[in-house]
Amino acid sequence: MWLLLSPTVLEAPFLRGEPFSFLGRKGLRGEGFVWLETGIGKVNAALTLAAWASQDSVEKALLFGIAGAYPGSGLLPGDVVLVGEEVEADLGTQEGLKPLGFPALEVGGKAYYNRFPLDPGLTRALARMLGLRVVVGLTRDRVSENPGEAEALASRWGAQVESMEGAAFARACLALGIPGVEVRAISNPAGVRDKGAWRIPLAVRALEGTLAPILGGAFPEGLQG
Ligand SMILES: O=C(O)c1cccc(C(=O)CC[C@H]2O[C@@H](n3cnc4c(=O)[nH]cnc43)[C@H](O)[C@@H]2O)c1
Repeated sequence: MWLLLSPTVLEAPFLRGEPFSFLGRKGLRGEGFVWLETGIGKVNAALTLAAWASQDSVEKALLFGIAGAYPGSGLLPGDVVLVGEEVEADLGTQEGLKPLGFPALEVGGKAYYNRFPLDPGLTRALARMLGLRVVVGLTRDRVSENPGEAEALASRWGAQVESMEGAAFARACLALGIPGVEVRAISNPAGVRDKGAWRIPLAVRALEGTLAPILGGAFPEGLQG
């Protein structure tokens, strides 16, 4: 059973199931999955996963949504990627959390500061099955507002895509011991606010095509990659 999450219902129009409400947002109980709308931003993503996991065991979780592509990533609107590692870039100083001396998370004897891996086995298995590129995602509660800001972030942290939830989801999965993976479809060039450059419907259609084999049960239960 998958726990699927997306920031908005606009990213999940292709899902079918029994509707319910969770934390005041939408949810669906489908065949082989539960989907939750988390709301935009880091806190919403983390609290939705944690609140659900507090009431129901979660075998594996998949966060999906649209994202911006950084300059130099080679990614275009409609491209779909798996995020193998997330950077929480608005945590600590401009250089991250390490200068403050306190890790964001300690689990399994490892201290995490600004970089949080998604589940490597599950990510590898999905990458093989779906033929997807694995990239580094960057997360802030803010969005890049000009190409210069986007370029600086991408260069500083070695990231290819930008979102507002990924690192929070990855950190929550690590903290809760939930195997988590993240699928993002590119909707826009990061740092470009002109919505004329955005291709949200194209990105959502790409999400539908990418998730279809998983929703169709093509991803055998228990396969960890
Ligand atoms: O108005 C703007 O300039 C603007 C810039 C970036 C994103 C937004 C949104 O309202 C979408 C936020 C929503 O979608 C994800 N997303 C999509 N593209 C980006 C991006 O370039 N940078 C950050 N987040 C992005 C995000 O995860 C949210 O769920 C508006």
